[in-house]
Amino acid sequence: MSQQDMTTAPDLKSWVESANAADSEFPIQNLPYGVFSTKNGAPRVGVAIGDSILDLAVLAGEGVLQCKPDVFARASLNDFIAEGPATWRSVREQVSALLSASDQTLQGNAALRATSLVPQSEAAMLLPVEIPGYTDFYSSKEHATNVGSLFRDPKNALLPNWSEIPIGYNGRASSVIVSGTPVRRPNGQIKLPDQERPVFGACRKLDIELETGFIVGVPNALGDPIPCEEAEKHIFGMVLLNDWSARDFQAWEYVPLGPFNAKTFATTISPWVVTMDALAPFRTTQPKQDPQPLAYLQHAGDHAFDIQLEALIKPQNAAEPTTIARTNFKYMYWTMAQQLAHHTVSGCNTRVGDLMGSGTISGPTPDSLGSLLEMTFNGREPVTLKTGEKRAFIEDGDELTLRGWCQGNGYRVGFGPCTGVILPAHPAK
Ligand SMILES: O=C(O)/C=C/C(=O)CC(=O)CC(=O)O
Ligand SMILES: [Ca+2]
Ligand SMILES: [Mg+2]
Repeated sequence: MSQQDMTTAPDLKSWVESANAADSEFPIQNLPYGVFSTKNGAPRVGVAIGDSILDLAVLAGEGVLQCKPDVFARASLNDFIAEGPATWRSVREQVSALLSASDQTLQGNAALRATSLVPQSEAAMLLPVEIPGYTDFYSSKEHATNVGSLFRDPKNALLPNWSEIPIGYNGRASSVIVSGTPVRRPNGQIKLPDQERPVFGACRKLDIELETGFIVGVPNALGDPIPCEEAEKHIFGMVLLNDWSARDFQAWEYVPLGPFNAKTFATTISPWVVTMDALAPFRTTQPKQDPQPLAYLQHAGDHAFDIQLEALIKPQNAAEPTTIARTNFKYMYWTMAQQLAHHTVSGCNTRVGDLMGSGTISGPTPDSLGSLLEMTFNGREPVTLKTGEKRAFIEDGDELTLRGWCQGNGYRVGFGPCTGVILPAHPAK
């Protein structure tokens, strides 16, 4: 689609000037969807453009945007997403035309511009999707090898099932939060090496996991698997995702059923959902898979996406953050299509708005690791920040931010920040 898709043409410009800056995350080629509110307004659906938000509820109400009534005057994207790919496409084309420098409909209507274009600085971003289910995969070979080495056996770091199965676990949807929401340090069980029984207390090894996530747009019915070749058509779009992790709880509790309280306290996502149409020009080849996956996990063509990713940490009183990781989504071994095909192959159904985490995105170099666990070798070799402070794991008051963008020719398609500040734990009793 990308060749003929006028909405992603690199030379397209908007009359919203801030969208044309080379470093804007929200050029006219992006048009991601989010849910926002303002001082006097109820939550509603908008599209990011430069430093502003286009209010789709207003435009649909005025009859300028043709769509089923009311899907945008909502506190989540779910009703819009449920309309399906033909509607996503039609709304994207209409919004692109309305924001294009060559179109006068909105550009030439001062009154409508005033009510439909909201400065991002005056809006609060809300969780964009009501998430019925959250699954987290484990699809970076580098990450799985590094954690296998730290938690288990360096000589057999990658378990034999890893190269055959896009490994995942069922996460906790209720604690998925939008960027900007503070995260309370969790209390839990910690097994100290020199003690026989666990102690109860505040997590001492609080960590990030630099991930992306995708949102299911076209669900499958119970009993009807999604074929791998069809799977991308079921995806509405992508977000950045921080799978906050309590490494000390995790090391004790994960045998044999996997992570539980180590990952249930918070998962932060970025506020804007970047659509697969916007990502299409950045499609690239996934790493070669050896052994060849079983037939139900095979798909021809390119299914990776070139998304540059960063993690930053800013201590409470620091003037600026320190970038602690630079990686790329294209390193992932298992693709989103393979994850969705595997998730549903048993007949498991998905629902509109389901969130699928990629798994921690680590790359091949020491500066491309997606967790502090890996960067610091489980806390043994702390990282040094710009302020001179050291971090083995996250401390109270630290602000952690993920950033992600696709670099086009003269423009970038970004996700907006995925941020959280750590609050001290409640007193442990
Ligand atoms: O290897 C392990 O025991 C656990 C690794 C993880 O922390 C699980 C996880 O969240 C999956 C991922 O992000 O890749
Ligand atoms: Ca994870
Ligand atoms: Mg989580």
